[in-house]
Amino acid sequence: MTGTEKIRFERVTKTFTVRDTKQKGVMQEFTAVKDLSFTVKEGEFLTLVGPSGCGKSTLLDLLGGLSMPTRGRILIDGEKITGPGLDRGIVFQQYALFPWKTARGNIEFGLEAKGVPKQERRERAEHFLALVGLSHFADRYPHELSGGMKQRVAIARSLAFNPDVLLMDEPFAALDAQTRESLQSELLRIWEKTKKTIIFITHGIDEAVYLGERVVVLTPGPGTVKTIVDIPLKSRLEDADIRSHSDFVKARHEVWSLLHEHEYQGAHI
Ligand SMILES: Nc1ncnc2c1ncn2[C@@H]1O[C@H](COP(=O)(O)OP(=O)(O)OP(=O)(O)O)[C@@H](O)[C@H]1O
Repeated sequence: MTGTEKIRFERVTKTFTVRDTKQKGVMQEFTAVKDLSFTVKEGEFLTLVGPSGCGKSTLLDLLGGLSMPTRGRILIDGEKITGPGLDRGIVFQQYALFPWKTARGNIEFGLEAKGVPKQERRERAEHFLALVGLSHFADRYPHELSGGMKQRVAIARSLAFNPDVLLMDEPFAALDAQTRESLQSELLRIWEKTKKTIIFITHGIDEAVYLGERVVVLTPGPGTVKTIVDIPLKSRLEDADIRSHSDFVKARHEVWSLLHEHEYQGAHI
């Protein structure tokens, strides 16, 4: 891997204390992610796929500094993560917008809390609303926006803080297929413009291959890195039907096979 290293996972393990379902009053350790190691370079678009419950959201919480590893450590620019920070913006599946604020108000609100002066808040909000194609919807309230538009506002809000790293936890999962596809290409366009490091979690193999320069395939829980697949696609935005391209189909098949491998182990097929 060439380029400056931005993020490093070093043998990260996360355990939770959970109730023993068989013995009343007994607690036990549950390992959600185990010995996870990988690096992300500056400006990279990395996607993570894995079966349900393999620890994808746990991993993102750790990166966001919302929880701490039980063992191992996570470094950003060589510094250990010790809590949340404005260097990392998070976009969740649910938009988490304030319903009583307009699209513009939702973006400005966080900036106000950060002490950004009024005029600059307005300018930044306008800039990022334009970037996500919502200039004409600045004065609309969340209930007046479609799911795709709400997610665009959530992305604009994260970008307005100018984070180094954008963490995305299945941000398009709740959207219909067509809206999802158009937001995927929009996100690629935004990434090309802003050069952010993006870590994107998804259930979708197509989505992972379309967006990621590399795809981290996780094992079933406890989640650990199974393989990292390089996706050698160059013209994602120039080729409107890139998903039919043989390189795309090949990469998709590779990720699919890795995710389904365990289902066929021992099967005589
Ligand atoms: N706070 C917690 N306490 C106990 N167990 C937890 C906690 N958070 C997550 N887990 C467990 O850790 C495992 C990983 O959960 P996580 O939500 O990270 O998986 P995921 O890969 O994001 O799942 P999905 O794809 O279904 O969203 C699950 O078995 C879950 O039950």
